[in-house]
Parts: sequence; structure tokens; C-alpha cells
Amino acid sequence: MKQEKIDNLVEEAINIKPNSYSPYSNFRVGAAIEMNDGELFTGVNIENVSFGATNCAERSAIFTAISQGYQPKTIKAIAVSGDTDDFLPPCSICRQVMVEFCEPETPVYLTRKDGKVLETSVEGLVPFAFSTMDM
Ligand SMILES: O=c1ccn([C@H]2C[C@H](O)[C@@H](CO)O2)c(=O)[nH]1
Ligand SMILES: [Zn+2]
Repeated sequence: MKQEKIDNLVEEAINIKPNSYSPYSNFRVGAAIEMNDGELFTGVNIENVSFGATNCAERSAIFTAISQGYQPKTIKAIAVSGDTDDFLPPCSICRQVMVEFCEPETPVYLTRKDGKVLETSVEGLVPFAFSTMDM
């Protein structure tokens, strides 16, 4: 993906982060996804006093896109932003959701608080994934 597009997606993930509802962990996360048609969606982590009801930023963004009518495999790229010293790794639940809705080669950009960006992919995050192909 073009550097300018990556920078923009990362910026969207950073800018949405203040909307995080995370009173229990105080750990704010923002995510942004670009669709194949250029549309952007963002998401934040949304916690709950019943902790298991928490939704991560990545899933919030993906589920928003799907709720708007996008089909699986129409996501072009994902960016995730936390305020972490190291690159923030998406949790395994989000990784499995990425497997469902992205292509294996869909790029995932992970950021850390010094502003550096690491590019990986859905396949990089989930090797040997269980997917619809296995059903
Ligand atoms: O990649 C990640 C990792 C964690 N969280 C959220 C879940 C919870 O609200 C908080 C602490 O785990 O951060 C995300 O949104 N994305
Ligand atoms: Zn997650």
C-alpha cells in the first residue's frame, strides 16, 4: 500500500483512540480499516463491568463495516493504535475475526507510542488458521 495511505490509516486509528470506553483497564485502543472501495471505518475498545462483554477496537471497526453492508474479504488494510512501548499485538479473538473477514495477505499495521509502525498481515498473525476453507 502507498506510504501516504498507510500514514492516513494509522492517523485515523490514533485519532479515534480518545473515544475508547476503557474505565476498567485504562488501556485505550483505536483501530481503523480501509475497505477495497476506499471507505474507512474506525473502532475503539468498549469495556463492560462484566469484563467478558468487552469488545476490542479491531472488532469494533470490522463489525461496523460489516454492519454497513460490506461483505467478507472486502477489507484492504487494518491499523491498530495503542499507547504501548512495543507494537500492540491484536488479541487472538480479533485475529480469528480478521481471518473471517480479511484475506490472508491483508496488511495489518501495528503502532507503538514512539510513532513507529510495523507491517504484518493476517496470515502473519494467524499461521495455519482455521477458516471457512476448513468447513
Ligand atoms: O489489540 C488489542 C488489545 C487489547 N484491546 C483492549 C481490550 C481491553 O479493553 C483492553 C485491555 O485488554 O484493551 C484492544 O482493543 N485491542
Ligand atoms: Zn481483540
